[in-house]
Amino acid sequence: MAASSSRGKHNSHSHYRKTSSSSISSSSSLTNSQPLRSSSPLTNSQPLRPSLSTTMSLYGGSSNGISSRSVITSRNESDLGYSGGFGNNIPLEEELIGDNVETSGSADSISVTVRFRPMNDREYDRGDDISWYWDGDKIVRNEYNPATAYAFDRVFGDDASTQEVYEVAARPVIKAAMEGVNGTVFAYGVTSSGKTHTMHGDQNCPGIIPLAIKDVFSMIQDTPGREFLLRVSYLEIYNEVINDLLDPTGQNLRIREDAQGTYVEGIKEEVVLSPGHALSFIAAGEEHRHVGSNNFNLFSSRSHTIFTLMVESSAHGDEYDGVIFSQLNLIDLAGSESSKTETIGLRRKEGSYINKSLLTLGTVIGKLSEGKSVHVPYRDSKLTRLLQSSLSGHGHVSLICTVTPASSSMEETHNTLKFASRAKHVEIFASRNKIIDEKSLIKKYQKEISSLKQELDQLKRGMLAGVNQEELMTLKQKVLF
Ligand SMILES: Nc1ncnc2c1ncn2[C@@H]1O[C@H](COP(=O)(O)OP(=O)(O)OP(=O)(O)O)[C@@H](O)[C@H]1O
Repeated sequence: MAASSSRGKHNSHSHYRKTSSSSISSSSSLTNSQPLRSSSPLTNSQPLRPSLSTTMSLYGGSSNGISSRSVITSRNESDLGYSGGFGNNIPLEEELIGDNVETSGSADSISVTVRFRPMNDREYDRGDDISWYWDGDKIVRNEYNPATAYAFDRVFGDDASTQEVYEVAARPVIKAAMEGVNGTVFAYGVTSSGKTHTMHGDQNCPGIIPLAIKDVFSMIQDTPGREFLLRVSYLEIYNEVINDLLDPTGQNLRIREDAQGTYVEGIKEEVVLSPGHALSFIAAGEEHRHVGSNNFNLFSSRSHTIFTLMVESSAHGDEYDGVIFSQLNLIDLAGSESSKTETIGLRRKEGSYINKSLLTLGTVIGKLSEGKSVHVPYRDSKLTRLLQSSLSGHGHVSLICTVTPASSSMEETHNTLKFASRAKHVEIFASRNKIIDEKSLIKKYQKEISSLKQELDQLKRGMLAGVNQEELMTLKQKVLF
């Protein structure tokens, strides 16, 4: 299961509250009028159980004046078939009652893409040349030594739009997450290489996070007969301290571990009802994120951020057959800093924390790429501890490495490419999370019983027909003799 922010506290300090119904769907089929209750399958202290059901209480919350019955129902006719670009097989389904069981799916690898940014004024001014270039859409090659080349799932030149990057590097993960498979998309690269531009973007050029949010809601609209519950959380890891970006009082939060993996204790989770609603939480969170300038980037991220979207869904009415759920982590890492970054004081301290955690991430990826039997030092940094479940293979992982072609960063870019190359060798096993509760199990058995009955009837009819045939033959023979 993907890590990070599950099993946290919801957007209200009280878990029990009444809300008014405000589904975004035109065809919500909610009938539950009881007090709403938090019953996430990811809730720490309770046995795993679905929180989405037409017969169960539903959790709802309100924030920013938006009161919610938090289920979103699709309205169009289309199929929910998996067609993501990750992996060759449809993930296996987990069947469980009241507890989480993990089943292995097919082995797959981390999807690794590289995105070049254009050279900036600073690089031009100092007379930089191109040191790395994209050779076609899969290879990055060194200008000075063309034999030094790396191949990836996809390489984007500096003219590629974030939308194009999204379609290849993120959309399949998001689509799978909507179907119950955990996913993680993260941007990795040195300072000022374009991570925040890729993950967040801006008003004119939205990044992967806003594009994903938009897509999630349009996928819901295109999924007939299912109800969705979406929750978000947003945290940063700053100087090895976890802060809740949606709740300024949530500082220095602790990582806990249970059978389902690691989670952040007490993280706030907000129910979201529309793309704008979700984006408003990100905007609010960004206000609290640690940003500072270094001599490469005026708005350098001084922390790693993890935006998590928790998705639960179930078919409504007679089609109900349990709840599928997943966690989607969208991560904007702080950039590693070389000695060239010339930081002092606080910036230097931040830089050393950033470098240390990225080094651990590199070590973890390196160990994972070596095979399964080696010790993997997840515990050496908060980042790797939180990413443990994702990196150890429970869900799709897409790594977007951002680089500059500039010669002044040749070595740093080379390090990024080596990291990306190692990541390509990490195997993952993505499987679908599904809770089959008693109700859906009874339905399943009822269906099986009724089809058995039909078979029996057919058999009986066949036998009777057989008997009649025999009788007929006997009669015929009697008549003939
Ligand atoms: N693909 C791109 N196309 C155009 N401009 C880009 C691209 N990538 C990055 N930039 C610009 O480069 C600058 C630095 O990018 P960004 O802040 O995303 O870097 P970063 O990797 O997040 O840095 P840090 O690790 O310091 O936070 C920004 O002004 C951004 O708009």
